Amino acid sequence: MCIVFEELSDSREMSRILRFDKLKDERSIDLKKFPAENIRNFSIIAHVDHGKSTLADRLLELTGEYQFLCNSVALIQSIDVFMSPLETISPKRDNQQVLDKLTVERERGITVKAQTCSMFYKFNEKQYLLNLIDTPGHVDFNYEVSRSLAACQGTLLLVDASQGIQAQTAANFWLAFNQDLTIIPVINKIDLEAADTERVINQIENSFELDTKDICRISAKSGLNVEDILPIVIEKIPPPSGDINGLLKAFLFDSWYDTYVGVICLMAIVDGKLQKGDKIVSAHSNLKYDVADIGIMHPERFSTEYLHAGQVGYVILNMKIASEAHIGDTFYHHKHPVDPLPGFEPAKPMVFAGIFPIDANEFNRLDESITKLTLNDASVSVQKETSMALGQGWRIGFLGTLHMDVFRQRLEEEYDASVIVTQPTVPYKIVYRDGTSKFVRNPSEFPEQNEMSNNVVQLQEPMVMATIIVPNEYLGNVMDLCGAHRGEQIEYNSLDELRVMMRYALPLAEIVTDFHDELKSRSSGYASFDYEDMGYQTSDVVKKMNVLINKKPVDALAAILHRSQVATVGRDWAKKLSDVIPKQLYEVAIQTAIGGKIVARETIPAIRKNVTAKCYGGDVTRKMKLLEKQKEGKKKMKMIGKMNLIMNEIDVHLLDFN
Ligand SMILES: Nc1nc2c(ncn2[C@@H]2O[C@H](COP(=O)(O)OP(=O)(O)OP(=O)(O)O)[C@@H](O)[C@H]2O)c(=O)[nH]1
Repeated sequence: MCIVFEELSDSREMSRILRFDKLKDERSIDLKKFPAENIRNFSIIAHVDHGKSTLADRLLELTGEYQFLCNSVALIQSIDVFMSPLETISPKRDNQQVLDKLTVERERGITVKAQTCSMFYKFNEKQYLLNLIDTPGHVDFNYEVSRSLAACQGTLLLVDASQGIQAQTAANFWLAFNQDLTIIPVINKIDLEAADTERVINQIENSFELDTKDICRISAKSGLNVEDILPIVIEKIPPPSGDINGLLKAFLFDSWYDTYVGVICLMAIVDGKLQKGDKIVSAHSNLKYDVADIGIMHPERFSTEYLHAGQVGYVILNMKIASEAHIGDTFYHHKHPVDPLPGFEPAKPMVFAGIFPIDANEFNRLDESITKLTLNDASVSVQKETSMALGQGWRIGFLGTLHMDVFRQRLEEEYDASVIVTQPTVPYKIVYRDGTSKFVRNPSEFPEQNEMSNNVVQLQEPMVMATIIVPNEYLGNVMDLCGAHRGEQIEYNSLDELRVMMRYALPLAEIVTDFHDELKSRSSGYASFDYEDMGYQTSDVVKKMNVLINKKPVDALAAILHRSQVATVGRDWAKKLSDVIPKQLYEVAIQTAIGGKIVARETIPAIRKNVTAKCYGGDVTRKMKLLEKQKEGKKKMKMIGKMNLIMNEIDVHLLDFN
């Protein structure tokens, strides 16, 4: 019986209770009824904003009529939208993007963490279990895309009908192609006036040689033609292979930390069966675990107590910390070891920045927040660091600058923290005369000039291979930009009569600051960009620039720069600092220097009188205004050259020098 809850809508609380009772009655998804031939594991890949999450929502909605229940009261309360009990999500919700769960994801409209959801769908009188894995679209999170793909047999390659193939469409296509997945192209946003479906189909044929005869043309937003997709998924994507009666081989492809139950692992069962109470062993660490709970994401956790070969779901083991869940690990039944499946290289942080509490008293609280946040994000590396100017803090490594921004935003929003983030830097490799080498992730560890000349034989910097797609009319601008950033063109191809696809070898350091913004502004937003790691290359042209205030170096302002940038950046920084540091009772000299050589100098003359002195005992409003102005100056300081430094820290520092 299906209870029509809308009739009870005047009493939402009551309906929640009823729904939960009903949910308990119907908690009987029998996964044993789904042999591999009735299962499809697939993902959606696309360039950022081409509509993956919107399409995922539509598919969840569409499968609603065959749905069992979500099992979480928390979900019902948190989404605060009334849902009929037999739907995965209710069609009444407008583009809520259920799979984009993190607050930052909803706010920025980007997917950061890949999410998985199981759906039930009837086709040709047969029930299918479809496991959809949503993947992030931004370049910093490519690592999540590859590991999500490892749990799939096929993927929907979604392309925006107005924008056509973009850099990440191409990069994601190659990731899926190299993993031998069945790739089904889908054209989205056909409702847009600017849609040019036929041109995009031609691009797909020319660039990827995919069959576009029966290509789906959809609007994920309105739901138009979305119903055509699942039958194609079932017909074209092969079921997972695997031996249900074989020894257990479970592949761990994602994990996250939950405050209540600890680490939750997402696993694809490659061979055999896994059930609640089983004892399993990690091939990576040899540690033994009990399966405390097991089930599918629906879209929240739904306990089924069982999974078998071909199925994908969550497994809760008694793991206490996220690093125990090694992505790419194989688990087997205790006493029945198997050869591990090929794993993954761990994600490598490539962009490092200092993070400091604005208020030093907040250090312990911030330490706790950072620990909690990193429990959920194994790709972040954390090390304590002390700066003369900014006090105690951390040096944190991220996958890229967006990752860094998302981390800072989560600290501020989810943990109510106020932080200073210093200029990001990439890891340089220093090779010494005695044959040893080390990675430098902080300008303060970079050898000074004399050590460089005496002990260092080679300096290496990380390189990336960038894919850039740009309309012909902006080609010159983009080539100039890449040239100015030490880029070397490796490949040049016409995508069609309107656009060009280029490959450039670029130093990572050149793209971690404002490269992406500049690329967008020089191409009026039309160029797209993606990159992959290319290893290290010798670069003896990088220097450490110090900022001196009254002849004393300010450690937090040091930067590692290419020789060609030193003069411009040196002048720029000296000027910017002189604009934002308020006058003091003494003269303030701001210098930028490479070793002993001064690059630029600005002087702030001493203040003649105390700004507020003449108001003493008099005009309070004016005094307030002056103080307000000073505050403005402090705010401005937060923005210097993308370094979020605050003024009062420098004030304190200046006092130290006099
Ligand atoms: N007009 C129109 N807009 C759409 C369609 N599909 C998605 N959108 C809009 O496009 C924007 C991006 O959609 P998302 O689903 O967030 O894109 P995404 O690919 O998941 O983005 P990332 O997770 O950041 O990679 C949103 O504003 C959607 O409402 C469509 O078919 N037509």
